[in-house]
Amino acid sequence: MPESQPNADGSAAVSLESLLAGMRVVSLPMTVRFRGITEREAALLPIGDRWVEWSPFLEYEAPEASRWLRAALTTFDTPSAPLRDRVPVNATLPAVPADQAVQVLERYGRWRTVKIKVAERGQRLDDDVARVRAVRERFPEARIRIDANGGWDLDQAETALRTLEPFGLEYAEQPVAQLHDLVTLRTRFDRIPIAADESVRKAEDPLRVARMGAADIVVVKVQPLGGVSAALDTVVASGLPAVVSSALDTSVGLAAGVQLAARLPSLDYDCGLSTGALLGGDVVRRRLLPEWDGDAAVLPVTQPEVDEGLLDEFAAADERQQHWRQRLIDCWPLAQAV
Ligand SMILES: O=C(O)CCC(=O)C1=CC=C[C@@H](O)[C@@H]1C(=O)O
Ligand SMILES: [Mg+2]
Repeated sequence: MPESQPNADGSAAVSLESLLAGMRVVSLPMTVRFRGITEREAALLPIGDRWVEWSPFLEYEAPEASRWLRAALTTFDTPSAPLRDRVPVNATLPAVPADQAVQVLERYGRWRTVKIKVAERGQRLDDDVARVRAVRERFPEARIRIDANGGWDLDQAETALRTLEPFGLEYAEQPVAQLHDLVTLRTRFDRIPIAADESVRKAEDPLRVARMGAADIVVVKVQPLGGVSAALDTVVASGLPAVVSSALDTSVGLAAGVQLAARLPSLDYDCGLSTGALLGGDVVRRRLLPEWDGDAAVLPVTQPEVDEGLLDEFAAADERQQHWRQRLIDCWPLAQAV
């Protein structure tokens, strides 16, 4: 693989040709359905003698996927020294039936905080209540947060939050999709803090949430926000507490999330970076999986080493490799421009 030096702005001095020549696409089985998928496709790109992750979700068009590419190309642009050597993380519970909740959470080992998915398409509020109740009954001390992915309208959100409040929620993530609805919801019901995720990571201006007073907390993800530096800038400029969360990445992408979390001026909440536990395979041997440190489940600040044997083992079909090559060609010029 060719050696390369980073550009002055920290982005990697690589050519499209070298990325196309070295790119490897993997398809990792998931241990439980999450976000409607059971296989996670991810591209690993060679930069010098290291690998970076580029894994925009399959339905994303080039404008959005190119911001994720920008993040990949700036992976080694770490803006400042880490302030901590490990970060506390939460377990993440997909919208499984209530009677499976405890069993799915066992994959995470011991944890103190859990994010429970709610408002899944095709389900009802009763399903969410049953799932949250099952977790609360089994883990009376747990910090529980929910994530609706904008799946409720304003009235549904207000009803849902009032119904779920007795279970004791740390915060509710993206209960409604629209920014102005977040603002209204906070005026109608202010007993549960609101976190913004999609309103930050999919917005043209990720700081509008803070300016409009639409949330108490920002959820930040490295790939959608264009890299560790860009995400850190967003957090600092927002002036809000931040939760670093994964994009269902491999351990390579998770490590970038940990790098970001390690640099946040303050870390008030456990981070959504233990989703490695939802993957049935990975591209590194020493996977980034949560470990209990006596107080919290944590991930270490490390640079995991990609194992090329695993890139072979989980290699996506030729047709998928081809698909990602075209995607890279389409996104490349946009990634230079953003
Ligand atoms: O934050 C977490 O606990 C885990 C990550 C997580 O929930 C997500 C990862 C990837 C895609 C998203 O739909 C989802 C989220 O909405 O935050
Ligand atoms: Mg979310």
